[in-house]
Amino acid sequence: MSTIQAQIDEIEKEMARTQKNKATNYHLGTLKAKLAKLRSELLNGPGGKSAGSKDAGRGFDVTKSGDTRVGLVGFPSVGKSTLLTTLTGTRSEAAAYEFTTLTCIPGTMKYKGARIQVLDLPGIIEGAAEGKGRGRQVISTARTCNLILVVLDAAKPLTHKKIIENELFSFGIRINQSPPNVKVTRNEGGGIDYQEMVPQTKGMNAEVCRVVLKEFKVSCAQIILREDITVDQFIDVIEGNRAYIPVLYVFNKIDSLTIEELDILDQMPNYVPISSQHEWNLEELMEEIWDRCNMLRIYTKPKGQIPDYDEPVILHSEGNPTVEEFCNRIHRTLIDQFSHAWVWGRSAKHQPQRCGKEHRLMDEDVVQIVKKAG
Ligand SMILES: Nc1nc2c(ncn2[C@@H]2O[C@H](COP(=O)(O)OP(=O)(O)OP(=O)(O)O)[C@@H](O)[C@H]2O)c(=O)[nH]1
Ligand SMILES: [K+]
Ligand SMILES: [Mg+2]
Repeated sequence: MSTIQAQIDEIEKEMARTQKNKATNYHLGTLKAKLAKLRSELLNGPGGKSAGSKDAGRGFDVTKSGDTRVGLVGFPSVGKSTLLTTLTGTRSEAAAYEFTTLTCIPGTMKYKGARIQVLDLPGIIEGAAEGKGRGRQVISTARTCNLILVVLDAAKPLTHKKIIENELFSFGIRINQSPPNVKVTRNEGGGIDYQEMVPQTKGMNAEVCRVVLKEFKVSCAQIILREDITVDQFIDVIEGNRAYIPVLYVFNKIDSLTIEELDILDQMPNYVPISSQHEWNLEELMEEIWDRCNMLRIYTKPKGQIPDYDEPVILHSEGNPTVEEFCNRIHRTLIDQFSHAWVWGRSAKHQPQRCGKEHRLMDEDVVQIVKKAG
């Protein structure tokens, strides 16, 4: 039998030969599903657990701390360690030779009252996900981050960018995408029930759904598409275990560029030009990191005192947290004594508003908890 890589090459060739049209859509769907399965076998061995599962490759053993975790990923010698030292004050050795850093070095950056854990990581190169160098360990660790900073040398950013994106992709990381809005319910019987809540314009239909599910040996399931998605996104949902993580591109060493060169880079989305060495533009970098970490600052106000603006309680902002979540963050049993809360700020209809525990908070609200009498 040919090697997995040879089978992958074969399928990729066949996909390239296959013209894209309605008639070949099902065939392409099958090929894509086969490809996804082979890729995860390549990463995890035959019968493979999907990329990123616990045994698929272990990350560095660094305890999570702080309010969120940001990882530095990039080619060797792009300046990751220099950046860690500049951002967090934790010294990570930096030098002009490649692979100076051989393990994961954590540091903490304080910004707007939040404690952001930053991880310096060894450099990665092409083939990292398949096990070149410490690549798998690096990318497994990147999977545990809330935000990945892809650090690039401003002098050769675009070729490196593509390679790193591919490595992250083949490890099941989907960057700057949200999880597709698809509901999958696996059933004991009843075949495939396929429903589109919105018109599908990117290749999905009942037949493609069926061939993909067949490849993954799913014969009975209800599938509801609530968003216009591609076949690849559908395969992601069925294979599972994808990590959807925001990425910010950091172009380091801009001190070595001309203004004209810098202007060309300026067109890219999600990117920040910096010089770690000269500490140029770090304020913007921190602001961009903050924007992607989805955190809220809630200030506490003890009765009769002014709010404590230096030490906000940091909450994750997805779906806007409730007053109850705020209480739980302060103390496990606080909610048992909760009577009501006074809330000032953007979430309040008047200043202050008397709120129950279901009230949803917004960034920079001020909250005073009133306990039950007795
Ligand atoms: N000109 C310039 N050089 C920089 C800058 N940042 C880092 N360097 C230099 O680039 C070299 C590599 O820096 P490191 O911080 O070791 O890079 P790294 O990405 O951690 O490297 P590995 O750990 O080997 O992957 C060192 O000689 C740094 O002094 C910068 O902003 N401008
Ligand atoms: K280096
Ligand atoms: Mg380093």
